[in-house]
Amino acid sequence: MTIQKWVLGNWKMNGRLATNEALLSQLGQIDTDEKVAVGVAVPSVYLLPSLQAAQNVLVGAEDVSRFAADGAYTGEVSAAILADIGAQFTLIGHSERRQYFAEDEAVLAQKYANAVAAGVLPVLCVGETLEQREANQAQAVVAEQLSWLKDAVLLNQTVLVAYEPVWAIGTGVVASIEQIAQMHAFIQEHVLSLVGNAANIRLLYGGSVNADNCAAIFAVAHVDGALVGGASLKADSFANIITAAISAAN
Ligand SMILES: O=C(CO)COP(=O)(O)O
Repeated sequence: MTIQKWVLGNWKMNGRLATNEALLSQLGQIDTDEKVAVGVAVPSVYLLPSLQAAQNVLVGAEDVSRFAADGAYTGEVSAAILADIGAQFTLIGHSERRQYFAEDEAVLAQKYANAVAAGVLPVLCVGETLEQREANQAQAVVAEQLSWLKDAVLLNQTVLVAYEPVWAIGTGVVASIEQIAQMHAFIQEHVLSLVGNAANIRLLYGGSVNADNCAAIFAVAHVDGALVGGASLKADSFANIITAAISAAN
C-alpha cells in the first residue's frame, strides 16, 4: 500500500512528558489503513520517549545540525545522532528557524544533505511572507528556497516539501484554496524540473490547518497532506485531521 496522504504535526517548543505520552497513545489507536502516514516533530529531548511511546506514528526532529561529523558543536544534534536514536524524519528550514536563527539557503542545503546521508527523511519547509506575497514575489521566493534541491536529492528518494506561507502560520488565517492550488501546482512543476520524475515528490500544506478546514485542503490537487502546528497539540483536533486524510485517501 502506498502512502497517499501525510499528516505531520509540529509541536514546536511545546509538550511535557506526561501529556506527550497520552497524546501519542491516542493517536496510535487510529487505524490509518497504511494509506496515511502520521508523524510528529518534537523537541529533541522528547524524541526518545516519544519514539518509545509511539505506535503507528512516525517521530521526527524539528531541526538538525548543519554539521555532519561529531565534534565540538555545543548544543547541536547531528543527523547521525537522530538516526542513532531512530528518529524517522526531520523538519528543515521551518520559517521560525529561518526568522529567529537566520538560517539561509546554504545552511539549509547542508542540513538537508546531512539528513539524507544519515537516512533521516528531510521535510523541507518553504513559504513567503505577507510582504513578499503582496509584492507578487511569492513564487520567486519559493523557487529560490527550492533551488538547491537539484544537487541534494538522490534518485528514487521521497522529496517532502511543506508549503507554509509565513502569514498563515499560527495566525488563524489559512491560505485560500485557490492560493494553495496555485502554489502547489507551481511547486510540483518546479521540483519536478529540478529533480526529475525519478524522485517521489510529496507536497504538504501548512498554516492554520485545523479540523474544520483540512478536508477542503486535502481535496486540492498536489496537496499530499498537511504540516500542522497548534492543532497537532490536542489529540482530538489532530485525530480529526488524520480522519479527514484517511477519507481523502480512499
Ligand atoms: O508552522 C506550522 C507547522 O509547521 C503551522 O502552524 P499552525 O498550524 O499553528 O499555523
